[in-house]
Amino acid sequence: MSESPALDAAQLHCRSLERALGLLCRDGLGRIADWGGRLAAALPAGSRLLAAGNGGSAAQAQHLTAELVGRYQRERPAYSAISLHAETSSMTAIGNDYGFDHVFARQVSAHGRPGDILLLLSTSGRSANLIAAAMAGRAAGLRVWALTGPGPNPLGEAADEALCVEGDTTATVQETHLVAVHLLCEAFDAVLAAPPGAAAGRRTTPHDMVPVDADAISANGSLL
Ligand SMILES: O=C(CO)[C@@H](O)[C@H](O)[C@H](O)[C@H](O)COP(=O)(O)O
Repeated sequence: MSESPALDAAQLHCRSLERALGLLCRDGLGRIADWGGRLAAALPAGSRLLAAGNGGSAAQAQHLTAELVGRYQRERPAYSAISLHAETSSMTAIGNDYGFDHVFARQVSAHGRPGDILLLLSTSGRSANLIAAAMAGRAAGLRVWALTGPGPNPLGEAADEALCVEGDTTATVQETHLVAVHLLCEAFDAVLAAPPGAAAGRRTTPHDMVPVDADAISANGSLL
């Protein structure tokens, strides 16, 4: 304990974030690279990404869709990616008329097509509107991915696949999710930029996403 409570709080936060990021780099890169490869197959073929979250996770979801519709680092075509929570009139009308638990599910039923991907972000993995969206997505033939805080949790179980981040607090889970979003964009761009034939071999391990050696991570998950 130092003489500065503010410094103590900052150091505690940084240690928590370092641990969460270390665990993501140790355990999460394979799934992120796989998701990036599958997005790189689906979006150029005409499928779309639907994404949603509440609060800070809404911002993370919107960050991802902006990177796909605009661009991440490399110049490339625009791809269809829609953040459902940004549809303010639909959100308020559905919330007002049917209840907040339905705000995403009804939009998934309206916009989702078989082959589309639905990515749901939640720190708790317990938000009823996201769980309802996962169920609507699966019923409509979408592939449903969940990016959550510590697992297991109900959203992860309602999705087809989940990446659960082991953060201690909502804030560090959200910050780690932002890194996961950028890694997903890197995997997506790397697979799209690969020469034909190389793409399949790079689906799970893009050259610029080298898994961290497990020996380089301490027992508490921080990078050594
Ligand atoms: O950003 C924060 C707190 O850091 C909040 O706005 C937070 O996102 C909201 O409480 C959300 O409703 C939490 O939902 P979820 O991540 O558990 O699904």
